[in-house]
Amino acid sequence: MPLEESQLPIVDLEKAKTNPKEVAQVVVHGLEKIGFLFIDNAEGIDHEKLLRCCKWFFSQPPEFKKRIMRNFWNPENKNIYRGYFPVVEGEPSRKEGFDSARDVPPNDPEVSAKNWMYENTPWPEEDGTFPFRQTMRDAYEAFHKVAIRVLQLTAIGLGIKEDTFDELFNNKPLTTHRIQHYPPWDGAPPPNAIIEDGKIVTTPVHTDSNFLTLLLTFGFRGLEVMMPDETWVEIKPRPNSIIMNIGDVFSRMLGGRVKATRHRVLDIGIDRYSMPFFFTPHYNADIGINFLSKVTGQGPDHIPERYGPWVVHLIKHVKKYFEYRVLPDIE
Ligand SMILES: O=C(O)CCC(=O)C(=O)O
Ligand SMILES: [Fe+2]
Repeated sequence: MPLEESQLPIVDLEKAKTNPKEVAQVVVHGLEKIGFLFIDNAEGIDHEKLLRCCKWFFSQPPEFKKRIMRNFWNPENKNIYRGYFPVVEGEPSRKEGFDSARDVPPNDPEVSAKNWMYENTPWPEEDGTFPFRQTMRDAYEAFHKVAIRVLQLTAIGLGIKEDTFDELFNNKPLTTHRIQHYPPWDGAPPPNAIIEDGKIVTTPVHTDSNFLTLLLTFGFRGLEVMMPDETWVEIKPRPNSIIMNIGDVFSRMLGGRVKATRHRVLDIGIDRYSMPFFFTPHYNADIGINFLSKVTGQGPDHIPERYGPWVVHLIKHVKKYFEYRVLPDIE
């Protein structure tokens, strides 16, 4: 299908089984030009069930959410990084969400007790009407496999060893698996949510800070992406497809060769749900610049840099997300 019709390049993981080189070209070209792709035929991702999972969670009463709310909003709770975050009135980002991760075993010798990035997920109580924890955990592992496969295709397309990127995620990835709910504005939106042409955002323009993101939008409209010609394009939902985009970490490692593209979410006037899987390296992964020089032995010097300290500095002192800048230093 030409790009005009599909809007984003389509990576077919079924086709990649028999034609990896051809699909690898689509991946690399898409990431270099737009930084956003559709991924078709991913195994183990049941969109309809995952939408039910979101709806089950967000329809729970306030007390349920309060018990797993981050300490920033509920000082009775210990969790500072994983768990539930509420809608914050007056903010242009209008959403509530729940962040989960792949839990590490208690007292893991490789994880410092001070390292809140490895905080275990405060899973909510279940009422027997929906298997929330199991569904989220299964989806996490399915998304993880999809992300690894796409990175293997990226490596093939870049002409480096297929498993080059695997190591960054092998050992305790810091991926955040999030569900989010955007309730419609209750009354007039704050002035900072109103953008050009009177459009209203529920997520202001941003790039993702992680390595790459896989996103389910369940057929909801509202996601807009900045195209290479600097125009905003609303991504039309593609049934049963995953949207993928590059985050700051990967873009920086490759000197901007793959794009961390700006995007935003517009208010669609009804409840909206989405599920981003913020694929993230492990704490000690080397995400230093000129990564390809490290692999090929050619080009400008690679400068090693560990992911954990780099990202803590970024979210606390550069991006200054209000709920993260209060987090303690780890080292
Ligand atoms: O909800 C969406 O469609 C996208 C949200 C997003 O860009 C994000 O959470 O980083
Ligand atoms: Fe995003």
